[in-house]
Amino acid sequence: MTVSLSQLLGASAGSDTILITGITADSRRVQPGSLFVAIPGTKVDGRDFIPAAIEAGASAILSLPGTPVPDPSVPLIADNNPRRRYADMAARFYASHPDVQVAITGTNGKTSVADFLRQIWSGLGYDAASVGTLGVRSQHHNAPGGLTTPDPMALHKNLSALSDVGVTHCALEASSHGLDQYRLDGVSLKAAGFTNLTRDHMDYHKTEQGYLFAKARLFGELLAPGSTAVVNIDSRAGKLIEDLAWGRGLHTLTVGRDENAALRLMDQEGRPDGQAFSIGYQGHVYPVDVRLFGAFQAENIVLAVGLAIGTGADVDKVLATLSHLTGVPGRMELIGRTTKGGAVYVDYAHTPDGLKNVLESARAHNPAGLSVVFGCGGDRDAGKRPQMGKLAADLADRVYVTDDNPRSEEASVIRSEILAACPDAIEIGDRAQAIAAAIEALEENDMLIVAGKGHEEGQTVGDTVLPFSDIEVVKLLLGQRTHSGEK
Ligand SMILES: CC(=O)N[C@H]1[C@@H](OP(=O)(O)OP(=O)(O)OC[C@H]2O[C@@H](n3ccc(=O)[nH]c3=O)[C@H](O)[C@@H]2O)O[C@H](CO)[C@@H](O)[C@@H]1O[C@H](C)C(=O)N[C@@H](C)C(=O)N[C@H](CCC(=O)O)C(=O)O
Ligand SMILES: Nc1ncnc2c1ncn2[C@@H]1O[C@H](COP(=O)(O)OP(=O)(O)OP(=O)(O)O)[C@@H](O)[C@H]1O
Ligand SMILES: N[C@H](CCC[C@H](N)C(=O)O)C(=O)O
Ligand SMILES: [Mg+2]
Repeated sequence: MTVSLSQLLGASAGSDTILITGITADSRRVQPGSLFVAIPGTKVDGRDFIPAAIEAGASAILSLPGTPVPDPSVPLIADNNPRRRYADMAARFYASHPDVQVAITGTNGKTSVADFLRQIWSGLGYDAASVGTLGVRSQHHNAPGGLTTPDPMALHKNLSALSDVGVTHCALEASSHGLDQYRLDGVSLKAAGFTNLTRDHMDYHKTEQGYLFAKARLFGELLAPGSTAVVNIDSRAGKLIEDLAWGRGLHTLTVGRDENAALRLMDQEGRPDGQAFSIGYQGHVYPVDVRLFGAFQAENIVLAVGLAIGTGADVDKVLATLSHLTGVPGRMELIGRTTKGGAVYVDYAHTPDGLKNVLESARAHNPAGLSVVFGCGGDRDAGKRPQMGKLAADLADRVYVTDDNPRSEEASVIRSEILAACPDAIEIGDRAQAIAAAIEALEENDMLIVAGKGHEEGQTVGDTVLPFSDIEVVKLLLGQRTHSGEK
């Protein structure tokens, strides 16, 4: 596939002779005819790789004004914000995309809302997809992903491929990194959703304000006039986001438990096989019954309902789809029960608020005893470690502290930072052994939450990703057949 450079620059006719075969911000991926985006990063300066990119055949360079380009035949496209310009160009390179695109942001719940919205749209008869932490999911195929919000070329390639196979509706996850790095700036959105804002990623954003600002970009900059902001207003951040969207003249639809929410979550009640709740909307109260665990999932469902309505679907038809909702892989997923009758769930809680919510949700089911196995990721916000340790000690009866992607850090140091706040916890570094010990100790009507890795299929130690799946380990320990067919 080739596109003329002038087309990428937004000129109406592609009259120039420079044809671009691809765009990349990584010199190691440059092919003959590529446009190389030279970005000063946090670790290295992409501009240092311009000679290597030209050597590999780059036809043009996008970078900051004044950037030296050693070969005068290779044009420099100068822009004060090369990341944003890259996103615009990627959108022009892969021009086709699903007609209705929606982005979801917030600390927790993005993947769940995106998946529920995809399911609701499918239930309404649309060809729908989601793109995010779980990769690309649609009725056509599922492809595991790398980043929650892919880099602009990967993202637009996916959107274009989805459109080519007939997908008309797509829910996208907008991570704070992705928003901060302008990865989504070329995506035309009909609506955006906000779940919540609690602690995460302080390693990257440094301050709470910086984190909020990144999330707020979705509503303050990316949503175009005429589009809809669907905002959970149960938190202060949600109210700020609502004000921001309202101030820009966007359509706003508020959701949540808050009595002022336009779509209001009410009368929530746990059931042995899931939960029931009501949604209040425009004077009507709609009863909902779902086979999903976790009180927080009701918040995510109401936001997904708001996004479906906010993009034009009929409320009665939307609500009729909810009884068919299925769980999201690795989110409060019941894997099975021990012979003694203890239930084992796998969940992706990897933030203090996520862990608090999942343990409180579990407690609401009145288990005889509640156990949790968890760790904290290396090279990620270290401040959340003692917070998660304290929450686990306060909310669970038995706590097992283990490893969760130590990456470049010393795993025992991460564990000790957690254990400082839950000294009575049992420390077992090897994750499979920790899960085994926790399962072994389960009695009748006990519940175990294995938290933090959800759907993940690897344990990252140093630069190596060792095959590892909480779901598979639990299945194996419970004597169930696994994907690999082992027992
Ligand atoms: C912390 C973070 O987000 N880093 C992103 C950032 O990297 P950086 O600024 O550190 O880049 P750098 O390594 O200094 O390199 C600067 C530039 O030189 C280029 N380079 C580098 C070496 C070389 O030989 N040639 C070359 O061209 C690099 O491709 C880059 O464009 O910009 C790069 C693209 O320009 C991204 O690929 C990279 O994402 C990395 C892969 C990453 O792991 N990001 C994670 C943390 C992330 O984004 N996670 C969120 C989820 C968070 C959540 O849970 O909410 C996500 O959306 O997945
Ligand atoms: N609305 C919510 N409020 C609080 N916690 C939640 C909520 N939704 C999900 N969680 C918790 O967060 C975990 C991750 O959920 P999910 O994958 O939907 O979030 P995410 O925002 O996509 O996460 P990531 O930032 O990793 O992409 C869940 O397993 C659950 O423990
Ligand atoms: N998207 C999140 C996922 C964290 C999951 C947890 N297993 C970890 O590795 O910390 C991140 O990259 O921070
Ligand atoms: Mg996600």
